[in-house]
Amino acid sequence: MPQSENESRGRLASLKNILPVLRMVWDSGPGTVLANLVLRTAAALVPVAVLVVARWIIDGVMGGAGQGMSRHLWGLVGLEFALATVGAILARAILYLNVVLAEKYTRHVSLMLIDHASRLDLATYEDPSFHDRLERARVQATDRIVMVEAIARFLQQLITVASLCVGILVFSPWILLGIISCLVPAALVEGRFGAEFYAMSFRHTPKRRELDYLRQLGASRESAKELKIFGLSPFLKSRYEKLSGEILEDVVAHFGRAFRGLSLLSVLGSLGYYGAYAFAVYKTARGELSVGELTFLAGAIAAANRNIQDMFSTAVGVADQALYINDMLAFFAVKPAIRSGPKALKVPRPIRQGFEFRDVTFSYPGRTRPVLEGASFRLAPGERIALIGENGQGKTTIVKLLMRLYDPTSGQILLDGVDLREYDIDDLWHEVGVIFQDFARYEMTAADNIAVGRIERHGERALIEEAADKSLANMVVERLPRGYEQMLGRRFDGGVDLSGGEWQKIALARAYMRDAQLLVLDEPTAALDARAELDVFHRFGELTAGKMALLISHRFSTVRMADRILVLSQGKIVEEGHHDQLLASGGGYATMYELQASRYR
Ligand SMILES: Nc1ncnc2c1ncn2[C@@H]1O[C@H](COP(=O)(O)OP(=O)(O)OP(=O)(O)O)[C@@H](O)[C@H]1O
Repeated sequence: MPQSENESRGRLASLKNILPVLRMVWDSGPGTVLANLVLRTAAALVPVAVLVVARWIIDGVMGGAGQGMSRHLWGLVGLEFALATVGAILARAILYLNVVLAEKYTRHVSLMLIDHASRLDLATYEDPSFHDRLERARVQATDRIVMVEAIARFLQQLITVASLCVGILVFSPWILLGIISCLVPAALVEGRFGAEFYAMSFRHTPKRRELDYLRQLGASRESAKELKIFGLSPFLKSRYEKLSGEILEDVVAHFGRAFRGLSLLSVLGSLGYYGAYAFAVYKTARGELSVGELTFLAGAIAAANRNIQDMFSTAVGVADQALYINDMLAFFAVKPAIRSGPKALKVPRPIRQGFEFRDVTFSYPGRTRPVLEGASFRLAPGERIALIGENGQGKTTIVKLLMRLYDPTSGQILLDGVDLREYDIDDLWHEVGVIFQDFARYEMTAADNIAVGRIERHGERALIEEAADKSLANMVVERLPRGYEQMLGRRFDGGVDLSGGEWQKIALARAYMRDAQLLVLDEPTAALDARAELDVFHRFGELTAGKMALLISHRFSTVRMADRILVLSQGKIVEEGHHDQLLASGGGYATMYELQASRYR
């Protein structure tokens, strides 16, 4: 099938997107939408009314030429003035309402976007094509109000055109037919170019994503140090120039084609207008129309011509926008696969048997090589285990599976003997306090940064301070000029950045915010100095007494404190036991330990 045919089909199919969008617009502010419609309908009828009154005035003047200004004429002039004033006020009011509606719509869709994004599976985010779609959806959430405005404008133009057409039709159907048939080809061609432009923009998304990344990388605080020292700027610039040059070339070529095609057709449009005008002049000259009627027709033909052209381009615009909306609606249509079942169980309190990985195999979506291959281990109540293994062996993956951010490809994860999938997922997250290696650094206050661990209680300062005491974040906060109210990060005015270790203590406090039955810390002390690490673990030992804990660490000083150590290698747990047992057995653990210890001798 030729590409353009495909594109036109896509364009037609996308018109069905208008309805869900109209629904979103309606939901974002029914009152504003209604007011907008009423005002637009009134404004749409103003042009024809002005022309009708103008015709009466001219025929009145011609009929009574030389007899002075009658009351009737004064009345008509007053009416025309009133109509023009109402038209101007309506236009302004519509403008204001549009701004309000745009704000409401953007707010409504952005909230929907945040809400929906938070429900999606983590795996969804790791698919690059989803990224492109999310990117486009994010832009559409704020940009596509143009479409809403265009639909409303289209309706207004439609009513204006219909009223003008009725006016013209009264005098001659041929004039109307002439105008319309000269304008249709241009509208169709414009539509085709619109679809082409969309297809081109679609192809550009991955490139634009990379450009965004390069722009960010080239001018961000995080990368500034390395950019300078490694002299990366010229490299980034040349990559940027190459990619953006490719896009520019496409865009220029597209608009060149569109310009050539459409300028010829606009000549045809002018021909329609002047043909109709000449016909009306001819009829007036023959005495078949009055001068007032000629004035009305000339005005109506010009206005209809302009409005029909505008209407077609607005319609093409709406169809274009509808194509773009595809991505936003597609984004909203993505459903999470990992959800709580209809009869989801509550996580037992207390947990009696603990967690069990039973022969778990797992591959990331789109990857063929499994990360875990028959991994089995138990985590009993009250037990603190440490998970170790070389880089990339799958330690963090085990945590993600334990939290049901992914489900195993085969095998089972059990909690108190029941498959994890049977439990309510929110309840599971509630019962586990987890701090990932790549924890988020929120550009919010110190208090909020800790409160995110249990956001529903973010107003409880005592709870936040208690968590900070436990993780030693209190010492970090004490040194901040504004204490718990200190804005962290540098994005906002007055923000203060923290060192890696300080951020880590803040993040650690999040885990203590929860009254969780299992604490999972993935490399919780990697950025801490030796003394801080010792302190943190000393406390961790006390604070997790009687609870389950899973620690991931490359530091043996940390690991050796665990009740049991699991060594992960080649997708399996290959050794397990206490530090001394594992050392004595002389296996992989002993080798790794020796390797690290020898550096200190
Ligand atoms: N989202 C993902 N998609 C595809 N592959 C992934 C993803 N996350 C991790 N991997 C791959 O899975 C393997 C295990 O990663 P994981 O982060 O679990 O290792 P780890 O043992 O925690 O490593 P480290 O000690 O470096 O933190 C790695 O080979 C990694 O490249």
